Amino acid sequence: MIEIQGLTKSFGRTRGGGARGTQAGRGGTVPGSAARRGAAGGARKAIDHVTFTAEDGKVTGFLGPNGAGKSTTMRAALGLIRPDEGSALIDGRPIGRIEAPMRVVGAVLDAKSAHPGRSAYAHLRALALTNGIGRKRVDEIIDMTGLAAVRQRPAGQFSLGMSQRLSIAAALLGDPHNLVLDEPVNGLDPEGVKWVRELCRYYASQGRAVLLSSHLMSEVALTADDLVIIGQGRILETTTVNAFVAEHSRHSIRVVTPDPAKLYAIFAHAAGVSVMPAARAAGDPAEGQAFRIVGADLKATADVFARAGLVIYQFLEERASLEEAYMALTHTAVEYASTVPDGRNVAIENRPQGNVQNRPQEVTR
Ligand SMILES: Nc1ncnc2c1ncn2[C@@H]1O[C@H](COP(=O)(O)OP(=O)(O)OP(=O)(O)O)[C@@H](O)[C@H]1O
Repeated sequence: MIEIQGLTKSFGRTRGGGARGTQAGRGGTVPGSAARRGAAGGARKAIDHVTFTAEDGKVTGFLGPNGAGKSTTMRAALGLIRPDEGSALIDGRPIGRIEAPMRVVGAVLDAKSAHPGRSAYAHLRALALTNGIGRKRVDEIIDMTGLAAVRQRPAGQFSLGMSQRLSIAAALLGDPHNLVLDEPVNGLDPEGVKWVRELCRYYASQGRAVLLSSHLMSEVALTADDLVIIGQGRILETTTVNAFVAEHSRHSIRVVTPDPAKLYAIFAHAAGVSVMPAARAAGDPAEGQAFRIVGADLKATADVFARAGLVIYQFLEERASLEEAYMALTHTAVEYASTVPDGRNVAIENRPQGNVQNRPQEVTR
């Protein structure tokens, strides 16, 4: 079990004026750090009182946009950076007080962590030797992670996907009770992604705790039981995947009609039902205007249209995708906004404002 309690960490200028934190594994200046600083130019919190538990027997999806604070939380929990406040316990103990850490927690934090001149086998063998793990386990792990064909090749010649497998191999080496995986599917091919998914499920089924970070809701929804969503260093929601799906899979009805006045009149006094204009979509009928109806039953709506004699050119049931619901939750907490070639701001414009049901153009069909 991984218990994270009030972890807070600022990078940049400290009270004493000196630089704090480490750039290890990041290769220099972190682009978003300036944007997260206060107006006075002082340190901003990369994570701010982050609290949650990754339970035994479960995969906990740790979800957030780029720069949200996932890696910082994981690194602080693993004792790789010192938090300003808060603590983390792994199986009831801080990492510094665990005698054989590789047997308690395995971590994938950086795909390119192996020495580039060292072969996959030599890398794993060195880790095993320093942690009292036998040669047999190294061979086992090499087979399990699909590295057998490249075991003697220097890690520096590995593709991102193979490097990711090597990181996963190192994490599994000590057969740990807890796994901390920071975006482990980055660079993996579909077969590799499926393998990581099954690995997480297998570890959880054995009563172990798996903390899995991702910025993709679709990935987490397929793998995780519990869900922790972070944005700009703060926990936005702690829930379960099932609860999130149930909450965000409410349907709406998309209608194209030449008679908007009659459509509005039909629902004028219907409590809990809202009718909103919707953006036209590719494939819409040439005539008529598009609307989205939220809060109405599909069959009852069809009946009422028939009785009222409303002409409709299109009648579709739609459901918001989980990814959209997640973006609706985190859209104000996006650290790195991107643009498309015509200059529109993707991170803002593609995200629903508030309830995903009220943003017709963002609901999938
Ligand atoms: N060593 C560091 N020095 C300065 N700022 C840092 C450092 N590490 C992280 N940050 C900043 O802290 C914030 C959180 O970063 P973090 O890497 O934890 O986010 P993340 O959710 O893991 O993002 P990503 O999905 O892009 O990996 C960001 O604003 C980042 O720029």
